[in-house]
Amino acid sequence: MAAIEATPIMAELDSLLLCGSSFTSNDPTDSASSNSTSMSSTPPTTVSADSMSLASEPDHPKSEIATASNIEAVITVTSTLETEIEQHESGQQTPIADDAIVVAEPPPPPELSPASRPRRARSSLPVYNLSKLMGTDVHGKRRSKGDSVVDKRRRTISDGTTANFGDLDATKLGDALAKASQTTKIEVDASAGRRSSAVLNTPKSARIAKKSSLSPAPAHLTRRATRLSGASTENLATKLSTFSKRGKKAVEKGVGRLPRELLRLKDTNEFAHIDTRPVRYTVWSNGKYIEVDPSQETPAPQPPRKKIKVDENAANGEEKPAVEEQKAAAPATKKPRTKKWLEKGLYAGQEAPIDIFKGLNAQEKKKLASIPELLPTGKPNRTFPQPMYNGLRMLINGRDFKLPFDVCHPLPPGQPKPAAYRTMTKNRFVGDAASYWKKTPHFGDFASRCVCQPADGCDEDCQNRIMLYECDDTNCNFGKAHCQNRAFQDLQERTKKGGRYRVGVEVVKTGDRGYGVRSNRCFEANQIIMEYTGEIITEAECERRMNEEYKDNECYYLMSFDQNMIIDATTGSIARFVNHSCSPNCRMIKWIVAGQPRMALFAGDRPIMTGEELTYDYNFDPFSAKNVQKCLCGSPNCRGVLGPKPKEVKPPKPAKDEKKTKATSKTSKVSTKVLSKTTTKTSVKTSVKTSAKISTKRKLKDAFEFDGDDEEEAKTTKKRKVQAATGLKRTLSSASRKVAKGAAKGAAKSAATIKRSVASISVAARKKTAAAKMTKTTTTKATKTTTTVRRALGSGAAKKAAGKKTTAATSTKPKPKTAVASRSPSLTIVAAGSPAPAQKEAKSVVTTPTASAAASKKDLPRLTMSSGKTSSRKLTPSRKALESGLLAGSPASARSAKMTAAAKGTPKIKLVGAAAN
Ligand SMILES: C[S@@+](CC[C@H](N)C(=O)[O-])C[C@H]1O[C@@H](n2cnc3c(N)ncnc32)[C@H](O)[C@@H]1O
Repeated sequence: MAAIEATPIMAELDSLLLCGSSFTSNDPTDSASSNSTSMSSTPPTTVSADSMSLASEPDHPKSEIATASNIEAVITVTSTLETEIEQHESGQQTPIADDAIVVAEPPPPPELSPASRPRRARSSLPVYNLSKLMGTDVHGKRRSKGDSVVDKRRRTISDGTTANFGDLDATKLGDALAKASQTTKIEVDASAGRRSSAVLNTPKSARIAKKSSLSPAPAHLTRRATRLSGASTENLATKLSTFSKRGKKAVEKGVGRLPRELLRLKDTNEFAHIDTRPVRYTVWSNGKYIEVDPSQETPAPQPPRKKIKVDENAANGEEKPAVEEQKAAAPATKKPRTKKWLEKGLYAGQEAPIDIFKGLNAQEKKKLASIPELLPTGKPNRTFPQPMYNGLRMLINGRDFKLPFDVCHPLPPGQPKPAAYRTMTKNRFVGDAASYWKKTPHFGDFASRCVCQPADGCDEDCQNRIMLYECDDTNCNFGKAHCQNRAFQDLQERTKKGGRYRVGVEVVKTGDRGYGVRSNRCFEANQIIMEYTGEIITEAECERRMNEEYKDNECYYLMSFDQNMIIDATTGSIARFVNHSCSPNCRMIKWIVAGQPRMALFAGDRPIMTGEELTYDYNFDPFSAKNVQKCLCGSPNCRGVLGPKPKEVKPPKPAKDEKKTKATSKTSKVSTKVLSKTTTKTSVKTSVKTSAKISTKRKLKDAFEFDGDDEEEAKTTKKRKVQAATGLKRTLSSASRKVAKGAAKGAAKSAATIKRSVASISVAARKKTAAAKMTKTTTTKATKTTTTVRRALGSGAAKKAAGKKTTAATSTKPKPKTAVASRSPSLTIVAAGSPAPAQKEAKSVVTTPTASAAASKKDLPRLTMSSGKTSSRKLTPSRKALESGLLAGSPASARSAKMTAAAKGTPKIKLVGAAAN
């Protein structure tokens, strides 16, 4: 803020002080600072001089003495204006804090020096009625004269920007100002309604003055000054607080008129603080508004026009040539950009194959022919153009699809893991098993190849498939590309690289059944899932382990395998963790792969979704009521216990039938007759009948069960089964019963021990004493029983095996020919837990390895209890089923039957069971 040399003139006009009692003292000692202070601290009054004069009129008659000529107005204009002008010049923006104040003070009394007069005294000086002094009071009120102030923008000193001279006559005021300007060096161009700074006597001020004289004050400056003086809107209380006591009284008297004064302005935009047009300084002279020449006003800056329209330019004749020049100079108008689409991409040039079957193998052609939607229509298929070959193949074959299981079925963190155990991906012989194992028990079965055509792809009609032989180069006429009967090879390829998805299964902790296995991916119906591998041990070794190594175990992972040997999966694959269910979704099936038996878990008749727990029916033989375990599978048809197959839970027959059954089962001869009546004339069954004469009754009854056509006999058998199962005491084979009934107590114990040894899984309570009491004698008896069984099954080789001297390990001795029979497909069938589908249904499942197995399950007898020594098997397919396989399922018989049927032009024999029928 610039200091203004106003002290002397202020002293003169002290008496004319209208307001601002806080105006700085006139003490020359602090003139500069006091001025500065006053300018900054003293707000401009909101009370117009006019009103003030009116208010003070009655109280201050002395004011009438004063005349305009005596007034030497000291106009103190704050440095606001000057500063703004300077800023406008220099482009700087410095804070401007003070307002323009025009103060007219009466000349001080001669006796009082302005410097010595106390401020209090000064502030109490009377306020002069300027209108009277100026002689304008005769005009009366403006409103009464019809003046309208609606459209007049009135800036008063209360607005802080303009020196509102109230009723001062412009001429007189101009004289006074001219006089004052000699001292203050500040001009007020009242006639023009503008102020001009005569500027201090400095080059800068001269420059400013020159500029301001040449051009009117910029509008923005004007506006700026107005706004900066906005402190004028301070309320009256603030103003009054600055007055002295007398001043306050004077104002308070005039307050009553304030509303009236304000009422004049209430309908103005200004009153409502609405700025509708650039603010201009207005000057009121003699109570009238002085129009400002608009030409002298700086036009408000127009916002830059963004674009000049061509039409407007055309309308303007002067600018037209220029526009045309611009047009000519401008480049040609760009065409609108059009999006370019790639019509062909990576596979451009590959046209849809004319021969749609080209490149497809036989099976794919066959499938394609069955999908009319994919057959060629004559038009190139552009909706599925690339890669058309693989795309077509994919459409035909489909592919496994699975969302990442981590997304869909994440296991909660912190899953418990089973205790460390050794895994084994291949079966391994342990102990004597290797020496007893016949290297080529099934090898002779591969003497002939399947008779499939390439187009068949070794589907459900493949005899290898029917016999549960996996095709390979030795027994199949086609390579893998055309053969679909290579499940174990597929499994090996799938899991070779590892990975959770390829392996497809993982161990999970179930709520009440210990660990279990769930799928990590989807599986098709009958698709191979995982192999059950472990150590192949003899029955003797199994017995030893159970008595010694596993005696404290809660679970056993033993499964009857082949050649009277056992797979101990305690060291093996995770398939051992698969739990039992009475409504399973999987089957445990034994196949012959490259001449060797292998067990694997296959999906059931329906696909398996990701996250499902995998289960199969143990067909569990508890051996003893003590070993019966409660089943917690939770399926609607749960049998309640981990017991044998559903056959035994069927409703019992009426009493008559039961009696008849009992009568029928009394002698083997009767049974044989029944058998001869009801069974077909197959050589297999003939052998059964022959052998049945020397077998036990139980065996014959079991043999009847092979015949699915003999309903009555089957019911009879079922009845007996039900009785046995209801008691849950001993679901023993006939051989075991015989031992239990007729043989010595020790023999029974021995048989029981043998059963348990093979029985396998999760025998909750073990008979330690029975195993310990096993004697050579009882073992021999049991062996004899076994021998008898094998004779009854018609295996000539069994005689040789039985004739051999037996020991405790005799029961584990491999029996070459019987072993061939013991690998029977029925094993897989019985092991399968889900209900067997009709054979026709199995056909519809086509191309999956286990489809035929499912069909064979239907046709083959489903026997639960074994009749021989090895009936002690629990988890595996029952002995009897094995025997049925032996009877009806030998590869030779099946092949011969198939060949015969083929020679007769009849449909191929599908299953071994069909032969049995
Ligand atoms: C081969 S193990 C299966 C894996 C076993 N859950 C584990 O944790 O190791 C068989 C045992 O699992 C249990 N188990 C399997 N399925 C069952 C079921 N449906 N109900 C009750 N227990 C079952 C029984 O204790 C049975 O002896």
